Amino acid sequence: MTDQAVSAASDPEKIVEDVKAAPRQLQPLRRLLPFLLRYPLRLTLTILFLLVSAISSLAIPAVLGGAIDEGFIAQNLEVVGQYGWLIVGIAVIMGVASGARFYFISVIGERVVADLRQAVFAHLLRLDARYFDTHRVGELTSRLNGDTSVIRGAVGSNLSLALRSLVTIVGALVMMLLTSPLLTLGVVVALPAILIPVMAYSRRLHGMSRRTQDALAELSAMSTEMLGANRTVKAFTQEEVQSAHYRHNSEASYVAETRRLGARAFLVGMVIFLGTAALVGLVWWGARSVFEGTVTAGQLAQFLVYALMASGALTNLSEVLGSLQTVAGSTERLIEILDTEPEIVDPVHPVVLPATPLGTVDFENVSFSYGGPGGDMVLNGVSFAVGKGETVALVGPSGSGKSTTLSLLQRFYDVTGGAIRVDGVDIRDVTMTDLRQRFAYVEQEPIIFAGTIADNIRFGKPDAGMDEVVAAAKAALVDDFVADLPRGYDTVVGERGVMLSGGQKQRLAIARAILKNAPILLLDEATSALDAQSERLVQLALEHLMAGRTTLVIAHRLATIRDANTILVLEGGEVIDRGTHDQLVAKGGRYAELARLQFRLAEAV
Ligand SMILES: Nc1ncnc2c1ncn2[C@@H]1O[C@H](COP(=O)(O)OP(=O)(O)OP(=O)(O)O)[C@@H](O)[C@H]1O
Repeated sequence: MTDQAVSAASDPEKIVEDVKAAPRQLQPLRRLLPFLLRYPLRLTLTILFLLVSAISSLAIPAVLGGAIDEGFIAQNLEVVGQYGWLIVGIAVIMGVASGARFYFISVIGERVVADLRQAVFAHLLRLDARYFDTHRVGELTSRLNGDTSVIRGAVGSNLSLALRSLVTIVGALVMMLLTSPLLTLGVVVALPAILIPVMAYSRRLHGMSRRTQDALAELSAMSTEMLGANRTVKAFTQEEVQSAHYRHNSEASYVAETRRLGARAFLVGMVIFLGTAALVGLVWWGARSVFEGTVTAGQLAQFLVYALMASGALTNLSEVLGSLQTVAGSTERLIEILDTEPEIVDPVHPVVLPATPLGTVDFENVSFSYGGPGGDMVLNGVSFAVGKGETVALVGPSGSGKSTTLSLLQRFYDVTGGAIRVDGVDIRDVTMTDLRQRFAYVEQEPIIFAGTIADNIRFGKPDAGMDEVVAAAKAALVDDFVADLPRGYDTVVGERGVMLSGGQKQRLAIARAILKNAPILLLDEATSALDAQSERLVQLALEHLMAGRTTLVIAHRLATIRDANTILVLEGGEVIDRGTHDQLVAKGGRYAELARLQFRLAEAV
């Protein structure tokens, strides 16, 4: 966790202040619309069932009014019975339509959330390295999982309720107008007195929702980071300290959420009170009208049921509005990801790399800064060429720009000045897929995924057959230890390969690179020393991998350096010397000095 993140997260007052901050609107929800509109048939069916269920429920009070005036008041039981059957018939239609409406809208909710989640995940993988330099993975996974769950929980059922309530309010108002224009006029005059404070207050809730989601994401980011680093936490006996940090942040999120709930509870209470008070007034005024003979008893009953339906719908709407604020907050956080465009994109008219790979690499006067043109230069005027099948070793003190060189070659970042060419073509002129197919990358700390050994080897070529997997595993000397595992290649290696030794992980990564069979090998040799036996196996596996390939290696091993065609000595982002190991040692100077310090070759210089 960065210092900035710690201080921002560990200040409950700040989060609470943020929660109190300016209100926001439901606008982000509009961005869900394109996802909804992808399913026109289901939407049409939903609206159809919605209208049928609303119209049938609105018909019941009208029938009731008739039953009172023509049946009860006229004391005609037969008419009451007929009206009764009519209501039962309407209830059947209403039941079927309501069930179907609920089903379709819930399914649409699920569909939209699944689409949204998939779109965000795919988009995240497209974003470039710079985005991940500035965003925490735990925070992003919280958006991907937590925020989509919030939307999932709300879109289906809440949308259903909101639509039903809206239609009910409009329908009930129309029916009220038809029943008694005079009484309706009274309601319409009184309505703003209820609606205006409710609307004004509910706007506050959105800002609060967004802040509580942010506070939760911060918690998720912290837990992902600390659980992933649980061995480091234990080794530095930081369990208590980190738990306290977590508790602190969790309390802040609790306070923020309580504030939001309090505001929401107030909103619900306000709506119930205002609605009931208005109803009492209506009953009093309605009774006066019946006594004066301007409306019948049946019309008043009918009117009151409509008014009750409208006020019930209004209450529902206020609750939905409260939770829609949460959904709007979550949607906003997801849309933010979807709206982030990668800085590094494929060219509009890409050049295709030669079908038969040459395997050459050229750096021409390359300069680079992580902060863009105005920032500190990490590479400055770097030029070198690697011919087909050659091995070039990059050496230099920590921070001299070795890893940056390999990142630029794979176009994780674009150069600030100069050009990089692969097989004679500027890498900005080819598609990233075409470019990256040309490289096999073996990282210093190889990433092992939680699947099986075979899945891990197949990572760069998912359709490879088992025979290819085994051949690569044999060449990388993985086969030996796999034979001893109970489930062979189907053994699950645990997250980040926790069940494997350092040397085994490296050989597994080498097998993955062998299977990819790319013409250019990018190798970041491990600095941590393995025991002699492991070291020998990894070395042998590497020799198999390097055979016949152009290799660019960040070198830490004497054997690699000795075999390299050229060694580039980097310092402060510049190539300060180049030549073979023997030439550079004979020259004395920086390389010999560096070699003594950096490599495991004290005996050699
Ligand atoms: N993602 C990044 N954002 C900003 N600066 C970075 C980033 N990665 C590296 N740097 C900076 O760029 C410089 C060169 O780093 P680089 O990792 O290329 O060096 P290196 O020679 O590979 O070092 P080492 O041998 O320690 O891995 C360093 O000053 C480093 O702090």
